Amino acid sequence: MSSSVAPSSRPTALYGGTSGRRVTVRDIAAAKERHEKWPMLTAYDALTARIFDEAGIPVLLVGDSAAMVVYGYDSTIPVTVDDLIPLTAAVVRGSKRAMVVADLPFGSYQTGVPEALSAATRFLKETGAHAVKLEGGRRILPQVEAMVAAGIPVMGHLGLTPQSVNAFGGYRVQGRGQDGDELMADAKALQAAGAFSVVLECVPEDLAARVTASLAIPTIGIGGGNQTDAQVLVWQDMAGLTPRTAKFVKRFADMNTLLSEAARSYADEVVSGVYPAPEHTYR
Ligand SMILES: Nc1nc(=O)c2c([nH]1)NC[C@@H]1CN(c3ccc(C(=O)N[C@@H](CCC(=O)O)C(=O)O)cc3)CN21
Ligand SMILES: CC(C)C(=O)C(=O)O
Ligand SMILES: [Mg+2]
Repeated sequence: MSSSVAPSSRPTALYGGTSGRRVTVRDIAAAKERHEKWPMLTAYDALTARIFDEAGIPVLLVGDSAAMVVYGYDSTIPVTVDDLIPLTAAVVRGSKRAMVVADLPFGSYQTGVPEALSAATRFLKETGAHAVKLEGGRRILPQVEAMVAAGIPVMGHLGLTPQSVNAFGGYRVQGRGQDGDELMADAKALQAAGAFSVVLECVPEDLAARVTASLAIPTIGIGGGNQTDAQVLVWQDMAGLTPRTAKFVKRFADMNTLLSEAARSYADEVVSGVYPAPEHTYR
């Protein structure tokens, strides 16, 4: 570990307590026992991974949302393991203390246990990621059990699972009414299969609160209200870079305006000859 990295001025307790080493699944389990809330962000490159790591974000997710925010597709369906591996490796290289979770893309684990194991092992071997995430409940339990048996930490993902957008008919709130009981059963099954945490996306807050209270493993909310153990956002949503976002997003900065104004100023100064100035010029 490098001592040149300034620690966050106000690290999360989870992150601050790991004294320079990577956050582990045991740290995350301990945080739930201490009733500590913690933040997760997505990251897709080394520079942002370093910024979030140094800001005290204890867990970084290389989301298959890269399909949309990096690759420009209109859903997460097209992105592949080969697309995500270089991004995941960059996030591992850019971070020092965060646990890095690799999101398994559509098609890499639904087809069976051997396929799921080979996708997950590729991420751990070729990128240095510390855990994997996959979408679904009881239907993918054999895959979760096989990964856990192989020593791969697994993060579950229930509710609005975007890889099922075609089955849902759009990005809609999940788990209302009777569906909530099914989601609860899926969450308990994932925990029993050995998952170390579970993302709850776009579900009513009372359901997210009940699941959080019923599980020993932490829940990570995104559009699940304030009662989950952790929260996650796509970083470009959090930073106000994406133009349109879901209701659950809070924009903590306006990077869209900031970056747009920077690009316009740069363009103006090149056109007018103001940039580069003498101080940017070799002699
Ligand atoms: N930039 C980005 N942020 C995300 O959070 C995200 C992605 N991309 N890509 C993959 C999925 C897709 N996600 C989405 C996309 C849209 C809504 C959305 O518009 N939801 C409606 C809910 C409508 C209802 O009431 O059922 C909303 O108005 O918030 C939610 C999650 C979350 N994920
Ligand atoms: C939003 C999170 C949970 C995700 O799965 C992703 O970014 O792909
Ligand atoms: Mg995802």
